[in-house]
Amino acid sequence: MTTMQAGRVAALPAQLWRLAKPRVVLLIVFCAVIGMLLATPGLPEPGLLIAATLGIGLVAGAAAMVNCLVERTIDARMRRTQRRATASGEAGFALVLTVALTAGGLGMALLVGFVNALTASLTLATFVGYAIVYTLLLKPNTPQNIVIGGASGAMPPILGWAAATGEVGAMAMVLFLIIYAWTPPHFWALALYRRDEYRAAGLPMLPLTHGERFTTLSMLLYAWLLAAVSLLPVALGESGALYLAAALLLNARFIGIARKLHIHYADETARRMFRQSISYLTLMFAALLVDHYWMIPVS
Ligand code: HEM
Ligand SMILES: CC(C)=CCC/C(C)=C/CC/C(C)=C/COP(=O)(O)OP(=O)(O)O
Repeated sequence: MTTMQAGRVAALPAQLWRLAKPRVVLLIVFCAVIGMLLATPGLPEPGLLIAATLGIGLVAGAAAMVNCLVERTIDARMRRTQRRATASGEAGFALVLTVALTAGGLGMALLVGFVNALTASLTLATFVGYAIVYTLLLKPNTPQNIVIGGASGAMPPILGWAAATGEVGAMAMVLFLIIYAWTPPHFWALALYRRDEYRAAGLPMLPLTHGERFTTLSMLLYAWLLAAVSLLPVALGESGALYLAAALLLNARFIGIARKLHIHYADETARRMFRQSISYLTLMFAALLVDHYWMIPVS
């Protein structure tokens, strides 16, 4: 083996890790774990918690890797994604597929063996929804790609809930709706400031097919919809004053930046909104959790 070949092999683990989109998967797993904790009156059994967390995380990482494989030629045309080892050709198709199927298979085995059949089948459906339906069918063909495909991304709390209880409760569906309504502003913010890259890749993202004004207006409407659905946990009597305070603050901030973007578009504002979308979701779910253990009823 030459020094260069040895260097390439040494770089592989880190490259494969990046293909699994670890930061996205971390937030997905965070939402799933919170789904699990909210579904349980006390604390879930540690073995179940570990198996479900690892299982969902491994299948989500596998889905991200399959997405990178399917999109390797598109990724090569976009600045943000061209360094992915699948796009640059540094990691071969067969190798990445083998790692993805092994990780995904291991995750499914954990869910089937130590969690329950409902969680396993919903997680598999989520995998297919993202890696196949969204990536292969929706993304290249319709500007509503992420609105429809967002249903996969919104599944984590339902998966966590199903893991803890063997069923899907009303509150699990509310948590699904929160992520579902959050996804369009999350993604379109990025699609706006990176629209040139999406144009170069030939993808029909909303800012390209319907323009900047229509996209920012849609984002503003989704931000309002998100604010409305995020009040449902309080309306259902499942969350209290701590969550309500956090939700009011975070939604005001999110609607505020969506308004600003619509009134006066700037790439920098879109970039800030994208970053804010991630802290929004993280903090909302953290607030749900804190509120679950220290609930102050809203009288
Ligand atoms: C169909 C639905 C979704 C689409 C199209 C989408 C799109 C994207 C894109 C393109 C990025 C890359 C940003 C970059 O590389 O600079 C990104 C980043 C991110 N997304 Fe999403 N996303 C979706 C759903 C989700 C969901 C459900 C979550 C978590 C619950 C999530 C969490 C994140 C996080 C944490 C990042 C930041 C990653 C980083 O900093 O490396 N996304 N999203
Ligand atoms: C089993 C399970 C829980 C699966 C979860 C599904 C999953 C990984 C959803 C995340 C959504 C995501 C990373 C979208 C990125 O968009 P993109 O693929 O268009 O972005 P890209 O341009 O960076 O590839």
